[in-house]
Amino acid sequence: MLEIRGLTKNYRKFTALKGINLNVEKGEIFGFIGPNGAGKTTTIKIMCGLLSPTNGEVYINGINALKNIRRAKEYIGYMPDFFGVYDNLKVTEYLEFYSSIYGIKGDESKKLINDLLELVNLEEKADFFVDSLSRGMKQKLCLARCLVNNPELLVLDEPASGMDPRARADLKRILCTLRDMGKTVIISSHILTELSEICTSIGIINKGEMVISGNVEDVTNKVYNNQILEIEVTDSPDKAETVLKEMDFVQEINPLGNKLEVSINGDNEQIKTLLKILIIKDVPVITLNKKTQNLEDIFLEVTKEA
Ligand SMILES: Nc1ncnc2c1ncn2[C@@H]1O[C@H](COP(=O)(O)OP(=O)(O)OP(=O)(O)O)[C@@H](O)[C@H]1O
Repeated sequence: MLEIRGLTKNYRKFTALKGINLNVEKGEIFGFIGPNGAGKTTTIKIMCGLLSPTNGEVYINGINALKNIRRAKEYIGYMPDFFGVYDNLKVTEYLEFYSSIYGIKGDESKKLINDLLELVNLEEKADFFVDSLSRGMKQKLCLARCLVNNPELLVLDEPASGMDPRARADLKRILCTLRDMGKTVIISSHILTELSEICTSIGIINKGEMVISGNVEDVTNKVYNNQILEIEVTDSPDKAETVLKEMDFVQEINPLGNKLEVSINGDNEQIKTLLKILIIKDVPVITLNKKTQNLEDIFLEVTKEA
């Protein structure tokens, strides 16, 4: 759905992007993560045709977005990090205005607006002035506005900023619905924990460079060569510990009652071997879980100064 190749951007002498490469497949929710000033907004503005790059290529659904901006824009719904809403309009009037831009009028527009307000949970505010909405509500309205033309690719720049926990939970739900509708979503944030449960893939940008990208599990594995497993036994945790210690890929064991947190150096092959050995040695295992690393940890690890 989105392919970026060798994207660079100079602001006079300052190089904000240093050759970014990125691939986001259709249907993914891609978390674009980086600290302040890393280059997220610059990348997003270029991919949405709002800023020219110094070098590089951007393809949206196979269309060269730098050469055919108009065609590429048909696929994009863009939610900026700062946006203006027209204060003297009511919520429905605001959405009517945007749907009219796309030639959607009358009953079709009414139905669309009802559906969008339901999606973002603002039905009760339909007749309120935009001005009277809270910041989080304005952001949800802005998200609804981005969906007016039914875009395949949604690019959301810091949509969660300024939202309270309830609004964030709402945003998560909306994003999951959009994913189920087959949309591709790119969402930037430095609030990492907000993204960890919904993103299917992530890219971490730091000082204009894409430090790492891929599906969440792959990125986790690349950052941490070891994985953490949680193994539960019905009894004899000591025996489990003794057996685990004999495996050369087991690095650390942390017993917690009938549960053991085990750090291993390896992938699914080692996990299969580990389980097989535990069962052969009659260790009464009842559960084995891979503990997912928190995105926050990954982010701190990847962006830490050398
Ligand atoms: N118009 C501009 N002129 C000069 N420098 C700019 C301009 N816009 C951005 N920059 C610089 O480029 C770098 C990347 O900025 P950008 O806004 O893309 O970062 P970001 O990752 O979106 O940051 P934040 O999370 O704070 O929004 C920063 O160092 C910023 O100061």
